[in-house]
Amino acid sequence: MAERRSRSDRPDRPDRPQRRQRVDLTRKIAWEVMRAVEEQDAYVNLLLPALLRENAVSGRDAAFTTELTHGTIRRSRTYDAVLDSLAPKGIDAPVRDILRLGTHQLLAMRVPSHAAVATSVDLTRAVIGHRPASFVNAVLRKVAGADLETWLARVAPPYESDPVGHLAVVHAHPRWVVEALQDALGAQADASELTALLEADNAAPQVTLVARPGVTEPDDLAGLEGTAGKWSPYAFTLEGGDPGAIEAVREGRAGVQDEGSQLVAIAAAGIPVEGRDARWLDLCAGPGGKAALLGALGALRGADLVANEVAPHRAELVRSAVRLLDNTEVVVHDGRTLETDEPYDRVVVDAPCTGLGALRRRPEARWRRQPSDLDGLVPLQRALLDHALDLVRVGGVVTYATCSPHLAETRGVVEAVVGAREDVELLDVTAVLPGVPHLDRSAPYAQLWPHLHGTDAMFVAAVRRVR
Ligand SMILES: C[S@@+](CC[C@H](N)C(=O)[O-])C[C@H]1O[C@@H](n2cnc3c(N)ncnc32)[C@H](O)[C@@H]1O
Repeated sequence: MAERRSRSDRPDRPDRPQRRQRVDLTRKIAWEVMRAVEEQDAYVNLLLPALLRENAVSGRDAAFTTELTHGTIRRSRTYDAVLDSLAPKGIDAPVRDILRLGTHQLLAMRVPSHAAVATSVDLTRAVIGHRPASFVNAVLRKVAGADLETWLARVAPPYESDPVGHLAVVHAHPRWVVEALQDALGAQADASELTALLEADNAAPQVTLVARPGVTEPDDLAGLEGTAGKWSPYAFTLEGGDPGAIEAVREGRAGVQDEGSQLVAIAAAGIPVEGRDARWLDLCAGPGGKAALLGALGALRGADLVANEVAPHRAELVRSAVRLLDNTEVVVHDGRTLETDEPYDRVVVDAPCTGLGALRRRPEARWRRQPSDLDGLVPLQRALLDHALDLVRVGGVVTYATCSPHLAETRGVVEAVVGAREDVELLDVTAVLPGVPHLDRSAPYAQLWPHLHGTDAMFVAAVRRVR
């Protein structure tokens, strides 16, 4: 006689269709994004909007899904500390992602406990199967038993014995990133400043537009709700809404660009060169935000820009960004070996970097980046800066920038390259950023910060070729 299998013995399978209808689409999309981040190295900023469009999720539901996905991924390792304390025998990755999502709703989103738990259980049944549903239910009920502060006090190491470990759990950053940011802030920064920076990384940035000079029309941004930039005359920060719906953005007269990135382009165009100022080069241009502003500024002054990018698909993005500029040519080369018959007057090296200065924009980046990434990036950054100095004429200037404050990628690169050459001198780049507060004006470099400037943590240095 065939043995009757109990419910729990049945092989796990997704739930029946009529049950699946109960699954909340917003949470299912968030879970799918998390799985793709883990299994396929997906980028949240590309995948999530595509899934929202595909599933016709818009308005408040899209905003909820975005906050749920971004917030959960940003704080995922903190939530893991809570979950691991409740399930020390281990949690399968797909179930863990459901638990992380439920934990974010319970501890950070003010979703009522019963809704956070019930939707997580439904999601488990629909996408994994019946068996883990009761486990999810039990764990999340325990999570709901305390608030975030209480949980952090339970699971984070004490600040007194392990300050970095404490900050890493409480503010959801890997230890090595906490240490790197502490080093970059410098000895004069106290714990409260580091905390402010870590928390700034956990807040979604507002969308800032750049109105490209010379190509913007007077009423392009009229009627939009927002505020003018603090330091860039071209910046406009939106109250909300979809920038892709703005005609000037769609047509390339304006673009989405952090005010910090605008300041890099403004500094690169503003640092004085001796003599001719007509041939400009952007050595690492993709996807083209700075090239579009530099090209526009160059056009107003009769300069031409060559925008170089090594990756062909990114060079296409540059072509699109600069399509309204007659003075800008896009080329595809390795910037370490690019040749020219005629040296340039200005060169910008916006180097590939860890992106530790833009963590607030990319929820998964902090967990994906590894300290070993620097082993490849730093030599590349040095080679690009060194070659840029070969490509600029005597009296011309190279501006070096990163969207990372990590000292190895910033001062470390500039000092190594400048120190090894006898034909260059470091310039004071802060002199062309007047009015920008919180810059260490005793140093020749500019370092912007999310918690102080509301921008990405862009680093800028300028080097002149003197012989
Ligand atoms: C930080 S991004 C530049 C951002 C860009 N300036 C902007 O504002 O949109 C660095 C770029 O350098 C490119 N890159 C990496 N290695 C390169 C190389 N060897 N030569 C030229 N470009 C390179 C990357 O593909 C990437 O597009």
